[in-house]
Amino acid sequence: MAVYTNISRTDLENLLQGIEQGQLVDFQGIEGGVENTNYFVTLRSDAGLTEEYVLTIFEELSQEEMPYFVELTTWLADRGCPVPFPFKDSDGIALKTVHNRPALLQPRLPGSHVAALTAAHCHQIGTALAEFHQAGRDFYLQRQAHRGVFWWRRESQHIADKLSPDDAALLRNEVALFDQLREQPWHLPQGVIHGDLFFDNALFQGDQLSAILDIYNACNGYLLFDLAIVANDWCVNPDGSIDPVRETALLNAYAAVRPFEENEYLAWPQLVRTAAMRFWLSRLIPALDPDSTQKIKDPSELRRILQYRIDHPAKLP
Ligand SMILES: Nc1ncnc2c1ncn2[C@@H]1O[C@H](COP(=O)(O)OP(=O)(O)O)[C@@H](O)[C@H]1O
Ligand SMILES: N[C@@H](CCOP(=O)(O)O)C(=O)O
Repeated sequence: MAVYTNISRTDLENLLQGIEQGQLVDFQGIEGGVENTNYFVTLRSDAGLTEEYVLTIFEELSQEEMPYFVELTTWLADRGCPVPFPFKDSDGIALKTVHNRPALLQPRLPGSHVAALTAAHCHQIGTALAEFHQAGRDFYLQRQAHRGVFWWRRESQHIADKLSPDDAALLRNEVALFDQLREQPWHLPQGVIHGDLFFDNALFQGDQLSAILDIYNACNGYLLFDLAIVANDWCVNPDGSIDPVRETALLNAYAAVRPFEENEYLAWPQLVRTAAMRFWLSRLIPALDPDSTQKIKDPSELRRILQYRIDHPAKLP
């Protein structure tokens, strides 16, 4: 269970002071999640109604990094994206502190995780991601990815001697290929990207997408890289191959909202590889660190996807 910071009832009551959503009834740590601590929180309003909330305690992000996310989630929600945005206290302050960590109270959005992904789910996330990109277009703050190009250049070197020679070479090559892509005069569309829209970061109510969660990798980047992250997770088969039916549904739905630019067709085969490499690396680091306290996700899943993307170059429709 990913609850890294344990809090008491008193901690929570202190944090809730000034946020006029109601009195604390109950709270419970949430299983799942990798990076942050999350609690479901039940509050009773003055009218006697109970409502569910989520308290997120940020384990890696600093207080200084938080205003970007407070502003971004509020901006996106105002423009119709189904993202949770934090409640403010009577002084207009959303960002709280508990056990010296930043914390936010947000609505618990409805829906549940999907067990078996279909083309219909992929169609919906394609539409929602393109709408997310459109909604973020004029957002006024900038953020560089904390696990972006500078990070993977550095970290791929740090772990190289813990890998087999083949894996180290593969990683090095993918890092170099992305550097080459960045040097092309392609002017790929950039903007606010989610950065981690795996299917466990979305909720569905019946067949309808109801929430996009875990916005805390959001940053400025290539919009198509964000779509590549989604394609590699939402359209993958257990053996690491890509299901063309789900991928076509995803890409067509996305393009119906934001049509692809000519140069994006050239960039796509490499960006799906880079996206696989980024998450292979972020899974390798804790898996190879005997002192890591992070929940371990299997790096070989992403290694298989990367290999598939190399062996079967991807194409935009
Ligand atoms: N606002 C929310 N509404 C409903 N469920 C949520 C909300 N925030 C988090 N959750 C639940 O908590 C889980 C873990 O949250 P997540 O943000 O993905 O954590 P982590 O950053 O640690 O990966 C989600 O998969 C979801 O089930
Ligand atoms: N969705 C990721 C987990 C989050 O990645 P992070 O590197 O940003 O913590 C995965 O499944 O690997």
